[in-house]
Amino acid sequence: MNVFEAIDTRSSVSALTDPGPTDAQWEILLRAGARAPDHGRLRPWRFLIVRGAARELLGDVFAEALRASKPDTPQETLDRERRKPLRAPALLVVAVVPVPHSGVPEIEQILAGGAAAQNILLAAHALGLGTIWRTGAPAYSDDVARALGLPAQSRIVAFIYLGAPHAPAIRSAAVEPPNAVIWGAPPREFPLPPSEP
Ligand SMILES: Cc1cc2nc3c(=O)[nH]c(=O)nc-3n(C[C@H](O)[C@H](O)[C@H](O)COP(=O)(O)O)c2cc1C
Repeated sequence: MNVFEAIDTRSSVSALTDPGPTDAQWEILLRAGARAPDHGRLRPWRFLIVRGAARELLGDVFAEALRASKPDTPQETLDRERRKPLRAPALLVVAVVPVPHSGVPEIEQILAGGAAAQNILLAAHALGLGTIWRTGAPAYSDDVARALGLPAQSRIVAFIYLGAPHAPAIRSAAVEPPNAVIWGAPPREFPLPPSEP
């Protein structure tokens, strides 16, 4: 699959089942993540693989963080939160630990983490794996970051759920072509017609 095909055919897959990525596939995925553009080559990302029984521990972390932030949460909601990491055989946590005093603004370091996540989605798709990028409250919880062993100031960019697609991906609605303009030029259609010199 070439890169255009991968970009064009990737879609989120929420129904994921065994098997998760093999060790050889993990290596390819992590390498793809680490090839993301990264201002200053700071490599601010951290990748944490969560698979097997560790998903249950992560579920406990999610549920406990929710209970701590909203003590009145009903037990049923906490139980649903606890089951979230079990929705796929494996997860990859993509986090950014901003490098201070590097001259590269934090936003750019977080964007590099997002680019790493997207590289991983595309690489996984090319390997025949299904993925979905999820965030939600756990991504923004200091309790969750701490339980994952991430340093203070870390930002969780993505929980990428990975596995075999259980059902064919539902393609997103057709994306409108981007409404690009040629800045500084008189208004005209884009892309240019083939006859344009
Ligand atoms: C930063 C970010 C956060 C996301 N968080 C969630 C999420 O919490 N739950 C979810 O179902 N999808 C989440 N998504 C996936 C989007 O819902 C999905 O990419 C979008 O619906 C487009 O569908 P597609 O991936 O099939 O093209 C997230 C995507 C991004 C980029």
